[in-house]
Amino acid sequence: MIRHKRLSVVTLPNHVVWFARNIKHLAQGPDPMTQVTTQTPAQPNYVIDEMISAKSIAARIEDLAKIIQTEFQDTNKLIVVGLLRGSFVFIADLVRELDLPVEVDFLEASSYGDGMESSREVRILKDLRGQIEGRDVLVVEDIVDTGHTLHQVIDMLNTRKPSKLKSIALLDKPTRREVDMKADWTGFVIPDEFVVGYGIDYAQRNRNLPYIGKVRFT
Ligand SMILES: O=P(O)(O)OC[C@H]1O[C@H](OP(=O)(O)OP(=O)(O)O)[C@H](O)[C@@H]1O
Ligand code: HPA
Repeated sequence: MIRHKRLSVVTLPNHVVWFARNIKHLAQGPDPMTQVTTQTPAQPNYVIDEMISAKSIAARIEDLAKIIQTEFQDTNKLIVVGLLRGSFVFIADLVRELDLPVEVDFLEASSYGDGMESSREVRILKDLRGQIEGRDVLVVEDIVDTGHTLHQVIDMLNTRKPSKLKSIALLDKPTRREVDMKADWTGFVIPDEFVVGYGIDYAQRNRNLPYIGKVRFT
């Protein structure tokens, strides 16, 4: 009779396995090519004063949705394009008020980084997933300030020959405009205040506020 040798499996604790796998990297120190700076510059102290309540936003979105529905009543599909990241709350509420066949897509454009000043150079960080040639398209923006972002995005999307291209912005700060740009529909015209909330950030914070507030330094 052949006797098979029994294999015995030794289970090492997880931290020992991790240490064994990473010992080479630990000895070498961090790889300079993949090092990420996690330090953020200190933010001055500020408070947020409510400017537009969640209730007012919801009521205005209901009105805007009716206007959009009329404009696109004959569409076989409306491609609703949200400009990330600021429009993610607005687009979520807006599309749920639209009684139309819709497809949702996103484009990530950035020009402010973590500051309060536009770089005036709009970088496309993520393009649309779908094609828009010959389609009905609605671009959804959270705020039009200098106008550079919406202006450059609309120019770029027009080169793709949509059948109809319209834009909507929740907020508009016309006194700050640097280029001739206006969304086809606007939720609220606001004064020259740096605002946050309802998707809009200051240094990536406050996007989760349910209302629009203005930043006041203390
Ligand atoms: O009219 P403008 O002066 O161009 O400013 C408007 C843009 O600025 C903000 O985007 P940001 O670059 O901060 O990126 P975010 O959406 O990821 O916050 C905002 O969300 C608008 O897209
Ligand atoms: O008022 C603002 N707040 C946040 N981000 C912005 N980007 C343009 N204007 C603003």
